[in-house]
Amino acid sequence: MPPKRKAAAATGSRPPKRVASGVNTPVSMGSSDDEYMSDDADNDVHEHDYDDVVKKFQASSYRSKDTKPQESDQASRLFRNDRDLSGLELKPDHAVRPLWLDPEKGRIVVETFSPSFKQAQNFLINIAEPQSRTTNVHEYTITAHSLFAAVSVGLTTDDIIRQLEVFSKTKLPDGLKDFIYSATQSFGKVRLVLKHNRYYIESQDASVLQMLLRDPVIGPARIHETDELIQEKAPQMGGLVIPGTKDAAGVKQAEAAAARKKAARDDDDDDEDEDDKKDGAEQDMTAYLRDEDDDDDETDQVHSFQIDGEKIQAVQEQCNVKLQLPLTEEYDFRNDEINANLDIDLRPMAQIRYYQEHALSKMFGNGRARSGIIVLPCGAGKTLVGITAACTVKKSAIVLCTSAMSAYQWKNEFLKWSNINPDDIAIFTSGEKEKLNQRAGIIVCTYSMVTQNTRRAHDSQQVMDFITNREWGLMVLDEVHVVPAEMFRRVTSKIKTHSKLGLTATLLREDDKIKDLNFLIGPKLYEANWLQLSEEGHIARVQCAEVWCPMTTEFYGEYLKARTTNKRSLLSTMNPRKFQACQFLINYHENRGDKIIVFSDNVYALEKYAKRLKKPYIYGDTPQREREMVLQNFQQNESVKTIFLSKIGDTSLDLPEATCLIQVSSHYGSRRQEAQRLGRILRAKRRNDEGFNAFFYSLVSKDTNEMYYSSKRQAFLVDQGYSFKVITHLTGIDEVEGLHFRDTSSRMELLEDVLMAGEESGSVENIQDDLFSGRQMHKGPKGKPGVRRTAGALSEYAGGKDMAYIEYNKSRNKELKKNKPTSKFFKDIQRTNEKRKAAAKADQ
Ligand SMILES: Nc1ncnc2c1ncn2[C@@H]1O[C@H](COP(=O)(O)OP(=O)(O)OP(=O)(O)O)[C@@H](O)[C@H]1O
Repeated sequence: MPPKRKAAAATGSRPPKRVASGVNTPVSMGSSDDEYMSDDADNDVHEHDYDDVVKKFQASSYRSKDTKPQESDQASRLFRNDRDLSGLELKPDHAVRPLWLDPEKGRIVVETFSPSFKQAQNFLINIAEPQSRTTNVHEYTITAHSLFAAVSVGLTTDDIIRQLEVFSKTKLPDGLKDFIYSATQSFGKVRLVLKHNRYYIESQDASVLQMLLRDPVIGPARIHETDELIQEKAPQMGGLVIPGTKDAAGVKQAEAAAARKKAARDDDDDDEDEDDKKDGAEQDMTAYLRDEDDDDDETDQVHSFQIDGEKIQAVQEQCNVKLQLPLTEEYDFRNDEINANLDIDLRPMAQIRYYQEHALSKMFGNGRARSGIIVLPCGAGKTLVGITAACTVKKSAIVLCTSAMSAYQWKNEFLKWSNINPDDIAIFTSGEKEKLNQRAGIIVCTYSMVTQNTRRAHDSQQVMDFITNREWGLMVLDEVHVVPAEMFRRVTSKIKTHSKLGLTATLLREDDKIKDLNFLIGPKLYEANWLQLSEEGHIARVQCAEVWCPMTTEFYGEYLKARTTNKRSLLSTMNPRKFQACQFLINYHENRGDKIIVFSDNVYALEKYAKRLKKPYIYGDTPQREREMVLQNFQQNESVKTIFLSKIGDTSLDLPEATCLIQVSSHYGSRRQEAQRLGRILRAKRRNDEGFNAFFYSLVSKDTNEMYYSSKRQAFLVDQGYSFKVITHLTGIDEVEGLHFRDTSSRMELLEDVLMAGEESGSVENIQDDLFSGRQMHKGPKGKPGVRRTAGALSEYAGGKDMAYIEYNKSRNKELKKNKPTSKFFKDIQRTNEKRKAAAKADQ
């Protein structure tokens, strides 16, 4: 084993020379404040060797050696003298460069209004973790993880440093350079490649392979055809066409049109006329970046040696754990002659969007299938990305989902978007055990079904044997952020697959094992920007509001006396004022033509609300046929405008008719759940109607724990650029016809009911075959600032703020024009809308 070297950034030494003469230990830079660390710590996942490697990564944010210890109070660090960065020397042409680099923390702040913002963003998404992406400013952090991902998709150390230098307003700090050198020399250098059905260890750097061959475990695993390393041309995309991209011109035009609307961001460097107008510095940068692109086409050499397929696990373990040199995995599927081809292609009408294409090109960039994770906002089309990947690889594929409902949806989407023969796709869940007879096919199953440890029924065991006894070309892992790491380990050790594609919307995990994903699946390949997709119309624009509902005196009295969390939670969910707010909002939105989903994690509340309001509802125990019937009616029947869903509807449910979402009870402080619920309306069919907005309401009982959890839940969405308004009074609520719980006796009756309900009535639903069940509450990330709310001074909301809507739908606008909005919230929306319309007109 080569001698360990301290991280250069920690020692302050000069950057090491780029000629790798061995393997460096990964950088470990003190405790991490990684915002993507999970909220929950509820999965008992221990004991695995990977943890050692993961620990190295966990502390992987860059920290300068000069970083001073934190002050004991929260505010003084903001005023410390050494936080005054005004001494940093700006480059003379800093105005055209978009990046501010924090020399202490590896944080990067990007100006979205900069002319070269787009290129900077494309670059940063490869090398850094996005932390917050609001309208004018984005924030990223460089970590060893993000650099691992960068190197895995083909960027070199020099590429990273050179491009950072180009985009930065100041000179690149030496400490940061050292950190990049150290991290990139340790990770992402060696690949495990399956080609022509043989396994190879491959690297651009021959000396790393020589070092591996001297290792007592890896050396003997080599198949000795020759003592020399195999040397060949680096793999290229070479003729591989990702389906759905051939005729992507229309999509690109739409993208370009949307981009034009954003005056501050629409500088397109490909536009020659524009180049003429740019000053010298900007032209230099553009020319430089073009040269960089051209360089990408140069063909490099790779070196490799073959290893024994039987010894793969030992080699992987040795590389990942002992040598801390994680292997990234690539599958040369075009040369796989052993596994049967699957007859599958995208239907001609399927055209993938530009960001789906970007994501897939990271996966298939060198003509092979690179294992890794793709992060797209909820509703942005992860399913189609997975399907397109399967259509590209054209080998047997296995899709793992978090619930049976989602498995059905995946199967239906495969049938909708691809020409797969319905006999070649099967479902394997607790309720459905379809078999595949063909040599190649697709199986969609739940994580719980394949990882179950208990004795299986005969039919279930048969399917399981079928799954474990064959090789799969592709494994699609849906919602990777919620699956416990231990489950992944079981999945990946049981099922033999050549490539893995993880899909997720948030990268917020339920445990602290987000870092495991790098090793169990692969690096993050792509992460899209929510706000940008929303501005471009790929996902809906949403107005988010938190509605504060005062507790009635009698409920609050019992709330204060309640001894258990479950009881308190039930009392705050069943608060009659919250019920009334829900009734009011349903009435209001039904009248304006919206289709509404009301979410409640608590089944007791779900039934009470839905039955009293005479609305259909679905929860875990609702039979499949009934679920389908309710969902079908919601989509097709004009008279079914509102449905109630338990948390089974949090993910995957594709109901593009839904335009309004009301949340009455939620899962503590789960940022992940909040984002996924929002996802139900981001896909709204009407999203491109002129001035359309979807609405997301969180009903919160005032002065209860719900308020605390609500702000925690919003943190992720706020970082994606969403703002939550607070509504303290719903004007007109008292005039609602048939308003429930108006009189004390009905409220007392409800209270009695709630008090009589068993303790378990206050708990969240537990669903069979669903991974979201049985979790505990979220804890906020350490040191994370509270959620920003855009509410003005409290006085503004302390009464008199009413609620009136501006209608965005064209036909309804006329009716509502008579009713001018009076609240600041809706006035703001109206103003923004008018601006948008004016901009659109100006564009035409
Ligand atoms: N390229 C495309 N062209 C047309 N429609 C698309 C495209 N990509 C996705 N869609 C549609 O967008 C909607 C959302 O897609 P999908 O269900 O895959 O989202 P998702 O990213 O998986 O969301 P979630 O995380 O909420 O499950 C679907 O109705 C899907 O058909």
